[in-house]
Amino acid sequence: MSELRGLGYLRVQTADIGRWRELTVGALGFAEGTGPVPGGLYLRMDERSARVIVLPGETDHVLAVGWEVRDQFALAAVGAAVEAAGGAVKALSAAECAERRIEQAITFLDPAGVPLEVFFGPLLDHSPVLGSLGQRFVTGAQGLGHVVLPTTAPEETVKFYTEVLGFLPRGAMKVGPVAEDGSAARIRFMGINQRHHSLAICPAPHDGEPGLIHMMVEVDSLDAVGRALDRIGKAGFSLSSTLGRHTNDKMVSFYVRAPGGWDIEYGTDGMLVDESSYTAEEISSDSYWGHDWSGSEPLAAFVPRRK
Ligand SMILES: Cc1ccc(O)c(O)c1CC[C@@H]1C(=O)CC[C@]2(C)C(=O)CC[C@@H]12
Ligand SMILES: [Fe+2]
Repeated sequence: MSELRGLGYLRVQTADIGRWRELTVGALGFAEGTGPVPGGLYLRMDERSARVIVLPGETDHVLAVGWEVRDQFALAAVGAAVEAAGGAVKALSAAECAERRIEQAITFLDPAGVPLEVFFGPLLDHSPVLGSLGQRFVTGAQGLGHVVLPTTAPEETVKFYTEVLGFLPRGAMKVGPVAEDGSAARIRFMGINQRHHSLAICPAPHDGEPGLIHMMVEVDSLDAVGRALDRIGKAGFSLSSTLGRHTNDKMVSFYVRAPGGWDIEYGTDGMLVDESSYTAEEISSDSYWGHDWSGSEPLAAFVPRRK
């Protein structure tokens, strides 16, 4: 089993904080908190001071994917495992931890070059979380949701997450052409708690910025998903995929394009995995119904980076 307990936080940079606020706070029901970086957007989903941290900058990209561990002992174990695998591990400074409102963290790159932070001891904010859709986000033991990362080195990247960080395989789906001998590239889903996947690794032709394909957050009611859909339409955001139900995690979700060229998946009714009987299966279709991607703008991660 992995020392990692869940997806703890996501830090991203954007050139358009205003539009990010309209999308997340205005349309998707995130509560806006406060934080140390001037002009930063601190998005609350629960008792944590922030789950999604959006910081102003020149370009749009992922700053860090934050994975949570139980305590300092688990943090030391993860650091040792990454170093034993040849990774360069750095401790975050006291100031960096204070900025993140966590007790301690280490940072290193995954094989795709995505900066990871492993942390423990998040500071809680006990003030009420006021989302505007009447919804609650499903977090707790399942973490904040999931991220899907692009990579041009899928084998190496999946090996790192499973063998070094201890993620459990939670099935796959073929993408792209199937060769004559039946071999194919696959999106691989991985989990560290009862959420079906906290991470998926997607073979991508080019890993340009933002280094992220999507982030998924889950709410506790279908009505909130419907209301969010109404609001993103009114606010002029583009739907990357229509509402649908996934075949693997059973989630009913839609995908909306965030400023920066990646998506936020917004869903409800995800399944809980029972590890005493789970086996990794391959799905042959992403959805039972819906999830029409035909109107989607190209993902920035799939477009070669401008020099
Ligand atoms: C297949 C699937 C099951 C559950 C999920 O939470 C989930 O995100 C997915 C994959 C969706 C996937 C994607 O994110 C990038 C664009 C993809 C590859 C498509 O074009 C179809 C499936 C899409
Ligand atoms: Fe997803």
